[in-house]
Amino acid sequence: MNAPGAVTPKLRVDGATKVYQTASGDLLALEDCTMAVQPNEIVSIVGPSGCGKTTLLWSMSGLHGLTAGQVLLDNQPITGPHPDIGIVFQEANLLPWRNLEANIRFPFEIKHQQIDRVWVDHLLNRVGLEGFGKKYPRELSGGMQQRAAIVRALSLKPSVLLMDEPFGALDSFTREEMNRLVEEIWMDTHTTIVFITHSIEEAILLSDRVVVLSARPGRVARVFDVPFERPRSLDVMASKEVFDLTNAIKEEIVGRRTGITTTEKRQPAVAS
Ligand SMILES: Nc1ncnc2c1ncn2[C@@H]1O[C@H](COP(=O)(O)OP(=O)(O)OP(=O)(O)O)[C@@H](O)[C@H]1O
Repeated sequence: MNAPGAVTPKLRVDGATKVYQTASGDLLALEDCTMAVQPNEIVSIVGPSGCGKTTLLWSMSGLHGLTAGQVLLDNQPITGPHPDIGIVFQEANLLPWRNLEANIRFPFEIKHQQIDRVWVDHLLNRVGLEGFGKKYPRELSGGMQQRAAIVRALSLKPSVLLMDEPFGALDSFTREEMNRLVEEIWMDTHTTIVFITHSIEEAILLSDRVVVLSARPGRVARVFDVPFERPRSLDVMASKEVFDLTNAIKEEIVGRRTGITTTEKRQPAVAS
């Protein structure tokens, strides 16, 4: 229950615990993970490799269930894939035998729903893919395929977009372009976005808050506010404030991995 006047979080993760049953026994991927994402926010999730970021995102999407705890969308428990939640993976996952147009039409076909041509054309235009409808995935670059995946995810007008390291496979220049695109799309639609990344710079460029997960089992170790105005210019990204925030997030991740806390690291050496 929220306090009177408080905004209901768009997404709430309450005590999420996930155990995978593996051939070598139970694997605790997430343990008592709790966080909230407010409406219209962009929240990034970072943490050491294998700490449970994808597991957490999949739980938010309803693609898999939790062992304990729950995820709430607009205060309602998520029990399976939800029409109000779009997802973009690291791979664009376009169907190779369908051209771009037919790939984007695909979710509408599954739902037996009329495609919203005006909205889809607007999105294609937004991401610079207008005129590419007849092209097959193999004819598109990695960046273009990811743009198409973003259009496909947004085509059904979800109120939440989950992005699982969507640009990890792209070269750094294309990645930067894609980051700007996400920023622009967000400024256009104000869709609530949860974004997994290994790049702290990417997290800071895009997010209102950065959630750091501890090493496996993933728990929320710390949440950092990112207080910079959007759009975040190159000057802002090169500022001392961003440099300091980057280091603080890095220390949180590395410190937790090595067992050294940020405070311990900052202690000056004491002569005996
Ligand atoms: N389907 C599965 N079955 C068994 N174990 C799994 C499964 N999916 C993930 N795991 C394990 O759960 C842990 C968390 O995995 P997950 O992919 O969520 O972490 P991650 O933080 O996204 O990793 P990365 O940073 O490398 O992408 C890992 O030890 C992984 O091997």
